Amino acid sequence: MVKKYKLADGKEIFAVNNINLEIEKGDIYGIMGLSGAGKSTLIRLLNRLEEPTSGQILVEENADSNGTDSDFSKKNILEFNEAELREYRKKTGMIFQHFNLLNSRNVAQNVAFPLEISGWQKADIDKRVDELLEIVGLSDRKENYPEQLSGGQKQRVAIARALANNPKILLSDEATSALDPRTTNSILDLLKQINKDFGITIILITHQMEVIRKICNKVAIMSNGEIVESGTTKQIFLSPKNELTKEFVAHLSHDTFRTEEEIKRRKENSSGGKLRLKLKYNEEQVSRSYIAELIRTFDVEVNILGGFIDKVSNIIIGNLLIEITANEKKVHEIIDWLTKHKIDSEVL
Ligand SMILES: Nc1ncnc2c1ncn2[C@@H]1O[C@H](COP(=O)(O)OP(=O)(O)OP(=O)(O)O)[C@@H](O)[C@H]1O
Repeated sequence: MVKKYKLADGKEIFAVNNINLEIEKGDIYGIMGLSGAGKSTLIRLLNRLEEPTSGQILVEENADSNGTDSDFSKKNILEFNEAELREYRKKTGMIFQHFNLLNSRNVAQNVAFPLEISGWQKADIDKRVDELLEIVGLSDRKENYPEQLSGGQKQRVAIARALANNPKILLSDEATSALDPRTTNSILDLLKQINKDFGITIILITHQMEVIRKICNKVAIMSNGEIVESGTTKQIFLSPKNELTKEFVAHLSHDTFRTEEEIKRRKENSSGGKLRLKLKYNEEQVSRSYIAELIRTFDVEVNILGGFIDKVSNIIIGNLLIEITANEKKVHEIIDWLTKHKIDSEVL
């Protein structure tokens, strides 16, 4: 898919350039990139708030009304007629960084808004609004107006509103960027819960790797309108390939990992027969005692300097900082051995 804009001086800008993305039902798919990478444009193309310059957007529809997965048909949303587009948009909720609530309406009225547009009866609306406010934990704030709510509460109202028509897809455009870290976490927990309880596919854009780490099962990294790397969150965190991705991932682990003392030791030990290694291993490898095996195999002294367990989405990633006393030949053999056992190692 391509989206280009024409600027006032006649130049063209490719906000989205040759993007090919597949998102599966039930995914929490993160799209990450720096400012101007094209994330907002991409997400706005997905519900046709923007029209692509070229390409297609296929949605898989379950043709079987019983809800069994027996028969799928793919439809290009760019070919939808008005009624189909209206229905598709109804089933595609969206939340935004600045919440976009109607200030003249109270919480219940904000949540009721899409149901009114869909022509629901008043009694049904009241019942559904109560259900939705219960889901987002705001049953006691029905009568409040947006200005009386915190940022996190406003986002909860926006989420309730986005869920009103039982969407299949929820698009999230930097929904936590205006929130403090603790509120961000509570909103991310809520999104994860919604994904789990209602099977809603969530596509979220963010410039925060922490958001990806916490809830996404898959991620695409965007730069200059293109996807430079994509995969499961686990793959991306364990072995990022692209330089930009490495930078994003490094930010996270270095914050947790590198203490001042560690940096000092690293400098002191840059020469001599001691090798510092940062190891990363996943849950399949946790159960095997690789360190003991390494000591037995190479007859070397290993000091464990530190470590932490990181939870990426629902996946456990172990990080271990070790120091090995060995000669150069053995060092190479050890690194080869680690690679053979699929343990990521970085010499510090
Ligand atoms: N309506 C428009 N007209 C012209 N250029 C646009 C338009 N919308 C976006 N762009 C340009 O397209 C590029 C991608 O913008 P976009 O807003 O999608 O990036 P982003 O990754 O969401 O950035 P941010 O995180 O800052 O919101 C930018 O260079 C932007 O200036």
